[in-house]
Amino acid sequence: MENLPGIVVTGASGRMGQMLVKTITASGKARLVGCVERAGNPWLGRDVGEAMGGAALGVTVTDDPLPAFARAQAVIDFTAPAATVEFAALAAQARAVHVVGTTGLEPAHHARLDAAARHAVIIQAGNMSLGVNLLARMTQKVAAALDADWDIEVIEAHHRMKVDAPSGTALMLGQAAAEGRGVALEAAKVSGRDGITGARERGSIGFSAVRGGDIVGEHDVLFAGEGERIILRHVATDRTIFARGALRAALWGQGQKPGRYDMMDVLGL
Ligand SMILES: NC(=O)C1=CN([C@@H]2O[C@H](COP(=O)(O)OP(=O)(O)OC[C@H]3O[C@@H](n4cnc5c(N)ncnc54)[C@H](O)[C@@H]3O)[C@@H](O)[C@H]2O)C=CC1
Ligand SMILES: O=C(O)C1=N[C@H](C(=O)O)C[C@H](O)C1
Repeated sequence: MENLPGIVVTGASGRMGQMLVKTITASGKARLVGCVERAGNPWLGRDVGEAMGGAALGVTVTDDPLPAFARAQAVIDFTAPAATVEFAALAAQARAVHVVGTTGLEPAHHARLDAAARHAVIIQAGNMSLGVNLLARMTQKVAAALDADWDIEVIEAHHRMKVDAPSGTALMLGQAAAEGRGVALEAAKVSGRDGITGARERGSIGFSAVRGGDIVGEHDVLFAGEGERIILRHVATDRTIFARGALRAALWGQGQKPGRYDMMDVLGL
């Protein structure tokens, strides 16, 4: 057990944080060596297992990331963009692999990740599941096979607590479609139509977001042509798929050269 890679989970009390704690401790492939939360979080100072309502795991939740990262071989981070860029610098300082699941990252956040990745391995993806990464590859291939007579729309649905839109997954799928079609997503992207929008612009890639209840995550890529439609769909019913993917990334990252990677690299897709 002592030889297994040590992992710190940031945002440990969150939906994904708790799923990661369960997945890591049950895996037999890694050790949970730290849990980080933000200042003021009620779990601070408590054993994470007990805070989750179970047996003690011997890991106390802290708001001081660097000493925790220094004990770890990897940090798995599903928090918020402002926190993630701070964690990237600290993980690089500690030479720990940083697995980033956080979505809603803007170009300025990516620039900070790029800077940290000069010294450390960073694996970042808007969706860590095998199914969605396969869907992205399929989207790229279908988009490459069809011309702009086929309208591309990405439709996503998530739980009522989600704070960013379009989802990180929707943007991944839109990026895959744009790459397949040989266009820049920034130029083709149309998001959140409302009012007298005019007719659809040929070649645009549309995004629509639904928010409600406890939907874990659903994504359709619609290719709408004259007289026919193709719909590629992924439905997540359990957050374990993201946690398993993130753990796989943390293990894969051990021994890789410093740099930016994604789940396609991890999964070899
Ligand atoms: N890439 C993927 O496969 C997936 C990505 N996500 C993304 O992960 C992120 C988190 O999602 P959820 O767990 O549903 O959200 P959540 O709101 O349940 O959890 C976020 C946690 O991060 C903590 N946090 C925020 N700032 C912090 C800081 N400065 N230091 C320490 N902890 C901090 C919060 O206190 C909270 O406990 C979102 O961006 C979401 O879109 C979610 C699922 C899958
Ligand atoms: O916030 C979520 O819950 C999810 N976020 C990711 C996203 O933005 O795509 C991944 C998954 O769909 C769940």
